[in-house]
Amino acid sequence: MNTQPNPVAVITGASRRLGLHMTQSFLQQGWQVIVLTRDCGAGELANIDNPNLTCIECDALNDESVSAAIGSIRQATQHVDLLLHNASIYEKDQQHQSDPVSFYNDLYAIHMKLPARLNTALADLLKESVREQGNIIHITDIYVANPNPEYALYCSTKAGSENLMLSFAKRLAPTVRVNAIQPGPVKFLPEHSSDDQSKVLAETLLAVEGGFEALEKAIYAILDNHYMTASVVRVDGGRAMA
Ligand SMILES: NC(=O)C1=CN([C@@H]2O[C@H](COP(=O)(O)OP(=O)(O)OC[C@H]3O[C@@H](n4cnc5c(N)ncnc54)[C@H](OP(=O)(O)O)[C@@H]3O)[C@@H](O)[C@H]2O)C=CC1
Ligand SMILES: Nc1nc2c(c(=O)[nH]1)N=C([C@H](O)[C@@H](O)CO)CN2
Repeated sequence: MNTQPNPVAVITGASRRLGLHMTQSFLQQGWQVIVLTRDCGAGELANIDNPNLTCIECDALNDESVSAAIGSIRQATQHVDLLLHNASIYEKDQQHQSDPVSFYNDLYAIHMKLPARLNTALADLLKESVREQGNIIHITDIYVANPNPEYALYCSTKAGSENLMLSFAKRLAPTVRVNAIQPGPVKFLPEHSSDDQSKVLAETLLAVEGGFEALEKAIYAILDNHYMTASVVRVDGGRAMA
């Protein structure tokens, strides 16, 4: 009889798209999943009827809310096996011309402050992983290496997240591995016009969206490779080479 406790994944931002996809994937694999989300009653997340899912409401932009969420995570589990930094805001600088400072503060809060706080606060639980090692994965962007100037503030904070990944990989080795995945055009948002989409795919060697399955495969590949840490994995259909 298997007496090993289920591994535990903590996912930030899970009400939709990749976060929701990975929540469903880990549940199907028998993991316990703890999600940090702005609204546990939002969208498909609310319809998931699974005792292995724990939903914690957290406003990533509010320090007290994050502190409370950390306390809730620590009450919910004695170990963390994967911490997945997925939550993100993706908007053009020009959408915030009236108040670029508060927009930058929000991007810093969600892409850098939240990962740094969770990596620090959950390090002891990650070292108690029931798997060979604990894992942290920062989802960044190919724009880290070659920024899109229309998204300068977004790109710079994603670069910050990737730099944090390197520091925590050094700090938490060898019991916790820390890596980054740089997606390319994986899944457009509804607000992406068909012209925008065509332009992006014309700049992509494989000329198609990757789909969240492409990122899912990369996440499991990192989890299954004991020798990967401080690594950056591009999943972009070759767009970075365009
Ligand atoms: N989709 C793509 O093609 C690409 C994606 N990426 C990266 O991959 C990851 C997943 O992408 P995707 O699923 O498209 O991400 P989304 O843009 O759909 O956002 C992911 C989550 O971030 C949280 N979030 C969004 N806005 C805010 C906000 N203002 N305040 C607090 N939380 C917020 C939400 O979680 P909740 O509602 O649960 O609070 C949301 O579900 C992201 O880190 C993204 O930057 C990088 C390059 C390309
Ligand atoms: N949080 C998000 N970040 C990014 C998204 C997204 O939908 N949410 N999408 C992209 C684009 O697809 C880009 O890769 C192609 O223009 C980038 N980041």
